[in-house]
Amino acid sequence: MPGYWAAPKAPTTEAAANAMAANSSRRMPRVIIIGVRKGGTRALLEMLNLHPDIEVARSEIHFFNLDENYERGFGWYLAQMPLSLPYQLTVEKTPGYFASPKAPARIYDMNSSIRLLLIVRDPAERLISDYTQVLYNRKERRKPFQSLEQLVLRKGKLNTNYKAIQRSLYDVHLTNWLRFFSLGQIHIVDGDVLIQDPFSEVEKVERFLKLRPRILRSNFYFNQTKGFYCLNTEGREKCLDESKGRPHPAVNRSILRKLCDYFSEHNERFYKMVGRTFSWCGNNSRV
Ligand SMILES: Nc1ncnc2c1ncn2[C@@H]1O[C@H](COP(=O)(O)OS(=O)(=O)O)[C@@H](OP(=O)(O)O)[C@H]1O
Repeated sequence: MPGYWAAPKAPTTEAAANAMAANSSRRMPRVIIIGVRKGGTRALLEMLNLHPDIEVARSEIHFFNLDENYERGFGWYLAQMPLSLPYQLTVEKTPGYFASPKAPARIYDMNSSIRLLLIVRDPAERLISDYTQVLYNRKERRKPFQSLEQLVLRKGKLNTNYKAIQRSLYDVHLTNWLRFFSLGQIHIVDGDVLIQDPFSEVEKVERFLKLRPRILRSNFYFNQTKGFYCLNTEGREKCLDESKGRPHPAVNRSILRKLCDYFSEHNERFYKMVGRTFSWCGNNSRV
């Protein structure tokens, strides 16, 4: 049974431990994974954490998107960061930042030259994943729940006010970020590829962050039981927890078609903004 991806990086000798303690402190993030929600942000964070020059904040901080946290100030934010060494990059991930209208300006005010990682995924698949998470949470708490069809359709028409639809309009949200940051500061990770071939996407992030190439293809192995890639570090196998990679409910094809039709214009706009295309709602996608 593999463990979960949470092992802190431990020094191997006493001298190394002492040197580490002397230099280690909490540092502001120089890289933020801003979203998208259900794009594969946790997998990306944990994969990057394999790198010796990266330290990650384990929990989502929700500093720039939630007023009550932002009002606690930068001292509070810093206290949420992991201990790191001077040469290491601190990375935090909060998928809620991407669709937050306030987050871009606030992050810019903190550090206008910060590097941002945005992991995107087929918007219809993302929506279903978003719905599935809420469904599981409600079932667990024995709360009533609606079918995806009930939420997505109103009188036979697409309910475009549904939050999960809104969150899949990547062009709309990215426009807010490009008011503050250049595209060169934002690296887009293909979340669908991250599922199929994680190493290829992580390698690109290493290059974007100008890190020494330290993550290896052999750090990833496909776990048949999990149905996803898991990590292999120093002989230890680790998978994401059971809330990641849940089976999705079957969705009626006509609804998927409606969603894809609605998303297609937004997708095209997003492709133009980022200067590349993705095979969303196409032949290669599950949708
Ligand atoms: N290696 C690996 N293992 C497990 N899951 C993986 C992996 N790589 C990507 N994913 C996909 O990540 C999806 C969850 O995305 P997030 O971590 O961004 O979700 S969240 O917004 O933080 O709740 C999650 O969505 P669901 O499949 O709907 O659970 C996964 O499809």
